[in-house]
Amino acid sequence: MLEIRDLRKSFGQAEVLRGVDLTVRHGEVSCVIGPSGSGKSTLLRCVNHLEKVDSGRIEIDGELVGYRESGGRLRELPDRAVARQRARIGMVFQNFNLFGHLTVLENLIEAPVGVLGLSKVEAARRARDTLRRVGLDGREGAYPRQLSGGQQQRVAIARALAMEPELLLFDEPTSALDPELVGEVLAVMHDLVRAGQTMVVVTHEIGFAREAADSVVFLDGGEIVESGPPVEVLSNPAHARTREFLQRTL
Ligand SMILES: Nc1ncnc2c1ncn2[C@@H]1O[C@H](COP(=O)(O)OP(=O)(O)OP(=O)(O)O)[C@@H](O)[C@H]1O
Repeated sequence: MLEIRDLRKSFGQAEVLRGVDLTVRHGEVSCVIGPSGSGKSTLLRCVNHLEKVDSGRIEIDGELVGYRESGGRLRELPDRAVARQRARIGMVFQNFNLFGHLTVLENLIEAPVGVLGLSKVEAARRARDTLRRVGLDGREGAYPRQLSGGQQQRVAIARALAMEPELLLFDEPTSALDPELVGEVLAVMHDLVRAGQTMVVVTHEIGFAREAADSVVFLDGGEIVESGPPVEVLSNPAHARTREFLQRTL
């Protein structure tokens, strides 16, 4: 479903991703771990086309993200085509990124109406379904500021789900939360794993990666140092850099 090949991305002189390869099959969960500044967020942002890549390929179900091939060269897709591709990808950010001036319901129907063209009635029905999935039914009329951080993050997950994404990207979804609120967000994420949602999760929650991931990717200095099932990468890492990182983290 998601295929990344030899992905490279620089900011000015700094090469932040140095030839990243990653495959996530349909229904699989890949957890990306690594030190601060290793390029984890940039990797997700490239998949979601929030950043333009320097070179390499990102494909979802065999379709290039952001580009088309023409005469052996890659050409950028028009904005409308990129928007259509991005509608298939959900993203949940560290800081929730909800619209503060909109209610929970308005946050949830905005993109389904504006991007997918659903009627407000249909989008509201979908919003209520997704709020139920994250345990927040009945909170449609609340504003984000009236909710706890854990509830806001669950609304952000519901908002992503309301687009029925093929691929869901999480960028450190629990890092901004008070410790006692982390569990409620991880519980929702575990539910999504059980439901077969394809996900790439950047996280410092090693316990979640151990339980939920099909594969764990250790990114350091813009390179994948090692990847594989959690029992290998987390319990029996092959590389000293992975071992050192895990010792510092745990
Ligand atoms: N828009 C940008 N312009 C310039 N440099 C950037 C930009 N975005 C990220 N960087 C730099 O790229 C490097 C990788 O950043 P990135 O946020 O991807 O790392 P990360 O692994 O997600 O870190 P963290 O765990 O702290 O969020 C960092 O050195 C960062 O300063």
